[in-house]
Amino acid sequence: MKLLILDRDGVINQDSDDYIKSVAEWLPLPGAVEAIAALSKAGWTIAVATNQSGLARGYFDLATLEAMHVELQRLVGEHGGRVDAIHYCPHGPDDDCTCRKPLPGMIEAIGRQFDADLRGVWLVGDSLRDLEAGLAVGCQPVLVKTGKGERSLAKPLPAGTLVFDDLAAVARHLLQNS
Ligand SMILES: O=P(O)(O)OC[C@@H](O)[C@H]1O[C@@H](OP(=O)(O)O)[C@@H](O)[C@@H](O)[C@@H]1O
Ligand SMILES: [Mg+2]
Ligand SMILES: [Zn+2]
Repeated sequence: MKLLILDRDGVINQDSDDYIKSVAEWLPLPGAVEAIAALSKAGWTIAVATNQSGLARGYFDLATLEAMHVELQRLVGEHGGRVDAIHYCPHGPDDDCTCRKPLPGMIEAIGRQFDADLRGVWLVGDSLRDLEAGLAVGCQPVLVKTGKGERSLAKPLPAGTLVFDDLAAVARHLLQNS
């Protein structure tokens, strides 16, 4: 199965140190929607795994988060593709959950949802915690330089991490090599 797991903020859309708190603040990164659609049309299953502690922090509500994801699906749909699953962790750092990255709970849930072997599945993120969540279940860590990616690059990366400029570059590579 061609499964690709994506972080959201900083990979699909712009991120902000002030969180993405509204649909108006949810702005796709250049080429990201087109990249997801192209992969989807080429038979890739696209799953998103995103920490959304802004919910627990009271910065936005569930309806707003879901509206962002409706917008994502609408845009990808306009380009003929779809996002097959969006998993989010609604908890805060002190909630002791099992789904907040770097814990692998969301990634494992995606594996169960698609009955997929997660070993070697590319997990694309902009933060080390994204890569660590994937590594915990054998995914291939992939860092993009968008969002917090440049900051992440300034720290030691997990061995074997692949680095790309952005999601569009990841898609070009996958479409040319699979
Ligand atoms: O990159 P993903 O997982 O899609 O989403 C990250 C966001 O939930 C927010 O995560 C926060 O981290 P804390 O949750 O406060 O540690 C901060 O990094 C924010 O800048 C960021 O917008
Ligand atoms: Mg991110
Ligand atoms: Zn959680």
